[in-house]
Amino acid sequence: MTIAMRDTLGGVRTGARAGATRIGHALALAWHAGRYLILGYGALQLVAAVVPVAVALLTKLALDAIVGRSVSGSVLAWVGGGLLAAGMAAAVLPHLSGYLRQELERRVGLTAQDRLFAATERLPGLARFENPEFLDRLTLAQAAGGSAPGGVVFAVLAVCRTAITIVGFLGSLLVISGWLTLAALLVAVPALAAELYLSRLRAAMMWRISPMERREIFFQRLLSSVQAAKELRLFGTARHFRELMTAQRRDANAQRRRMDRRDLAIQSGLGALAAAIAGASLMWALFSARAGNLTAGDIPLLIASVAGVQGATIALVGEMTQANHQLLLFDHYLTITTSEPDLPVPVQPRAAAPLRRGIEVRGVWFRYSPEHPWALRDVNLTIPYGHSVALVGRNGAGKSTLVKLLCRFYDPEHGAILWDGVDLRDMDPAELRWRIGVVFQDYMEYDLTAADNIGLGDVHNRGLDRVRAAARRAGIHDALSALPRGYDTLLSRRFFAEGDTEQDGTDPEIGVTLSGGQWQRMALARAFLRDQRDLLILDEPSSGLDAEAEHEIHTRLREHRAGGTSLLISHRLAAVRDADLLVVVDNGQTVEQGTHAELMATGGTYAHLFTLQATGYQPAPAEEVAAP
Ligand SMILES: Nc1ncnc2c1ncn2[C@@H]1O[C@H](COP(=O)(O)OP(=O)(O)OP(=O)(O)O)[C@@H](O)[C@H]1O
Repeated sequence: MTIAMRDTLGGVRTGARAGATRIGHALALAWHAGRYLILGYGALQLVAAVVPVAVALLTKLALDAIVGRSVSGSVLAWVGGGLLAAGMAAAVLPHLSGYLRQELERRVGLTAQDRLFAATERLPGLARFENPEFLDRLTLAQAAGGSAPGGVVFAVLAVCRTAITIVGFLGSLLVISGWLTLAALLVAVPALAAELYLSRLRAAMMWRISPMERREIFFQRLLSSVQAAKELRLFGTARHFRELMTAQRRDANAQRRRMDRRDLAIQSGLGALAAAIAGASLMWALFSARAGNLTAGDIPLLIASVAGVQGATIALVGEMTQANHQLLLFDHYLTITTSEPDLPVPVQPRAAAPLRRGIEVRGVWFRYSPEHPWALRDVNLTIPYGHSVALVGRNGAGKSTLVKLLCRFYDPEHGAILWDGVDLRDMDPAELRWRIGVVFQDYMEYDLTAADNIGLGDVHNRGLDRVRAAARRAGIHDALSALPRGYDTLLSRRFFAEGDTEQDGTDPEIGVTLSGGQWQRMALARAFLRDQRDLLILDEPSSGLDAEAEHEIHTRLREHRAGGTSLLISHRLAAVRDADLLVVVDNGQTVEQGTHAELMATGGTYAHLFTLQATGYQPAPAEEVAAP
């Protein structure tokens, strides 16, 4: 699976065909976001491309008419009118194009960002989010803020505009002299060839430095994250990470500098050649005019054309550089938005019907990638409908991995998991997950209000009464009611609640943070909001709670879930001893199964762990003696 993924993600696709495909995608996206804006902007670019050429030609006509006195007044008036129109267009066009461009950028950016995150949302599994290259590309695509597709379109249009201007000026030169046209081409062609060469080098350089940029972003985030702030201060590691961040930037800058120097040498050499050819052309024109081979109007046309070709070639080179850069950013965007799902989703999935018989884990083998060791090895287990099953075992035994497979975040490499006899792989993952409520070990703490934090458990049915009832069951209602704004209090110190401005007289510092145990209760309340679902999974839901609170939570759970199917994981064996079935997982295998009494009677791993914990809660003999 990982190998296949690397194939689809690996490297930046280069070559003309890949470039054309990317441009096609960018144009399609921009077209979708605002076709009339694209058409309007394209038309303005066309006008902008011909205006300089038209001005040069009209100037020639005007001068020839005045000097030769051979043209009627009305023609002269038309020429003057044309020059006026061209001047007006030159004055107004940049502002109009600027406006259209901004509007198009906003729309394309919005569509692109939405598609980017919709693509990540469509990924059914977790594997991509554990793939560093995918994450790096996502970071780079996000960093472009959805602007890359628009950037490609504008750069391509700008390349077209300058190319049209060059062709126009070359055509004007052809009117005067075939040799001069050839000379101008001599400047333009090597400049463009050099730019193509340099852009390939630049693309390779950008790909080389992208890991450095990604690492730099990682250090930047670390240094500004609230989670890391405590350890960074306590261990005094902020400086260490700042130096690492700076080192990444320095290394990347060194590569950029080398590229810039190469650019400088080649571009200035070509610039000097262009200037020499332009000077020689002018000299030739002056002598030709003296000899009577050129008209008075030819001289400004020639100067404008030579300068125009030169200027437009420089602009074209710049636009091509920009286009290449944008294409590179767009490649990251495309890779994310067009990548295959990380788990096969059936075209015609079987319905995830309400659970009636139970869930069967049959001969399941699983590892996170071929490079990782087996996390589950031939696991066999049944979670009967209407019963509670508890998974217990040492750290790293494979309990959470099994939970992730039950939610189909990954597929087993061998074996199958059956929901009432239907393989999870034959179902739509979203439908399956709708039937499950889970509290993960690493649950989320959302920077939202208390009510929203719980309501997210069932976004389509999160009335305040249900939210309060779930909070009561999780034992957090009193704490939430006592908050400054009750359930509407923002559980964050990072964002202010909407409308919390000093102007409206409220305190912008109204957000609060909860304790670790309180956050855990919030996660439980969130799961309780969907506890009428077919399967409730609690993966160490109460590790942050004191023993009494944990006992209370499990007792309430049993009362409310009577007749429901649950899978519980806890390291505190006393909390799950009343489960209908206890399953001991060790080193990726199920090693014991039975009720508490049965497992205690066999004297195996469970009995050993339970006795060890129970002994920990017994008062020591000395304490017993000392007690009054
Ligand atoms: N995303 C992952 N990528 C690679 N290996 C992983 C990943 N998650 C877990 N593992 C490995 O799989 C094995 C089982 O981990 P798992 O989290 O399932 O154990 P656990 O029984 O839930 O442990 P604990 O009681 O500490 O929560 C461990 O060796 C762990 O290192």
